[in-house]
Amino acid sequence: MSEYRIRPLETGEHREAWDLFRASLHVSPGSDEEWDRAALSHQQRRSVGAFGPGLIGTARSFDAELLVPGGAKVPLAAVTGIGVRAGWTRRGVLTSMIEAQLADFTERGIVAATLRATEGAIYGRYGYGIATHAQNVLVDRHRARLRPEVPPGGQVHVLDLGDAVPQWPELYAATGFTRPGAMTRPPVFWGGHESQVRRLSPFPRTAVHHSPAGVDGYLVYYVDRESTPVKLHVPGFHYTSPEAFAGLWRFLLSVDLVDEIALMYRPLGEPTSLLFTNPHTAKIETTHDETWLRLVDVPAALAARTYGVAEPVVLEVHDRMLPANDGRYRIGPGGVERTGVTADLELDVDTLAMLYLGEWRPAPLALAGRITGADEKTLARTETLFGTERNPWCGTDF
Ligand SMILES: CC(=O)SCCNC(=O)CCNC(=O)[C@H](O)C(C)(C)COP(=O)(O)OP(=O)(O)OC[C@H]1O[C@@H](n2cnc3c(N)ncnc32)[C@H](O)[C@@H]1OP(=O)(O)O
Repeated sequence: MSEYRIRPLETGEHREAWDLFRASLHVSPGSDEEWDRAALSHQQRRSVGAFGPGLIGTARSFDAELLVPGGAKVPLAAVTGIGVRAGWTRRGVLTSMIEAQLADFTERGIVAATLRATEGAIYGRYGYGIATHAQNVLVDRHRARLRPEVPPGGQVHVLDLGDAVPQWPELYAATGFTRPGAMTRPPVFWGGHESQVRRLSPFPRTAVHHSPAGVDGYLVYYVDRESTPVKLHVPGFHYTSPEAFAGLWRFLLSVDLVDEIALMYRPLGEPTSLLFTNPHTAKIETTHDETWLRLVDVPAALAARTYGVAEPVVLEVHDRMLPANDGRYRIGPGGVERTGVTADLELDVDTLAMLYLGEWRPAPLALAGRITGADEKTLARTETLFGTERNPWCGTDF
């Protein structure tokens, strides 16, 4: 018999689970005030606990939707808060909790699950693959000169936290849910988000960009006066037009008493350096994985997105944990169907997740041995089918 058992947590058990998660990250238990805010980010019936007999592990999620190539939305589980008590690690507790989560997601019709990984070696075995990347970018404010063709931008209004918080959901819905890989932010997200922003700074502000047609961008920023050089940090930045991108950059460059502007988790391909007369003004400091994706219902996920125009390919998908996904799928511009014909290429479900939003091209995946059986022409066709115009990006830190 197993030395622990897994079950859903009751609402009254969430705080203990939250403290366990913090302890697994070497953070002390939270105060009552912190918990009051963190409690808002716990959706009921979405946490699991491992008991052996006390609580020894936890994982939770909240319900959202994922924007897939072509513009459709699919039910998404945003997975977070995973921790196993010291002394109980490497005994299969996480594996059992993930199995319980995947069974629950399948039962509830969740099409995909997403998470941000603290360690890169853990989640591939459960069918999660790196589906989006992000970059941290640093701009030298004193060298920054905008090129003449950069649009003038519109009006920018600055809000303090108290005024911004009630407006964030509407601002994000209007400007942030744009690229493949983006996710909706349900009410349960915002409670946790406010705590996260408060932890970053006692005085975060929100700059909102207005064009004649209305709000088309916003960013959250704070200045760390204690740092040398003085840094203005931008943990969130969303826009829907070149005017808003430029207008918000003009605003950032106008903030006084700042030496450097540090942007976190920006999408790959965002042309920040091209705004400046000297592109070296903006340095990419790191490029890292942003979100990992697990296709829980492969047929539904494949059917939800659109494909480029190329001869169809037949993919053979292997899924060790959810065998209902195993099989061959014929994918073409007209859609997807299960088939019994010989496959053009084979891949595991984590690799399919890497292709799914358009982040990875098939040829490098084949080079690394993650796709097998395909010749160059098949890889090129697969690239045309799965490719997206812009790099996918989530842009939501949960
Ligand atoms: C989405 C998020 O919430 S990210 C936050 C994740 N949480 C943390 O990082 C907190 C600190 N770490 C922990 O609490 C735990 O070590 C966890 C949750 C990462 C892993 O829990 P465990 O119960 O030890 O995992 P479990 O025993 O099921 O291991 C499963 C497999 O993953 C491997 N694994 C687990 N953790 C790690 C790691 N940190 N690095 C490399 N491999 C790992 C195990 O070796 C095992 O491999 P095997 O199946 O080949 O033997």
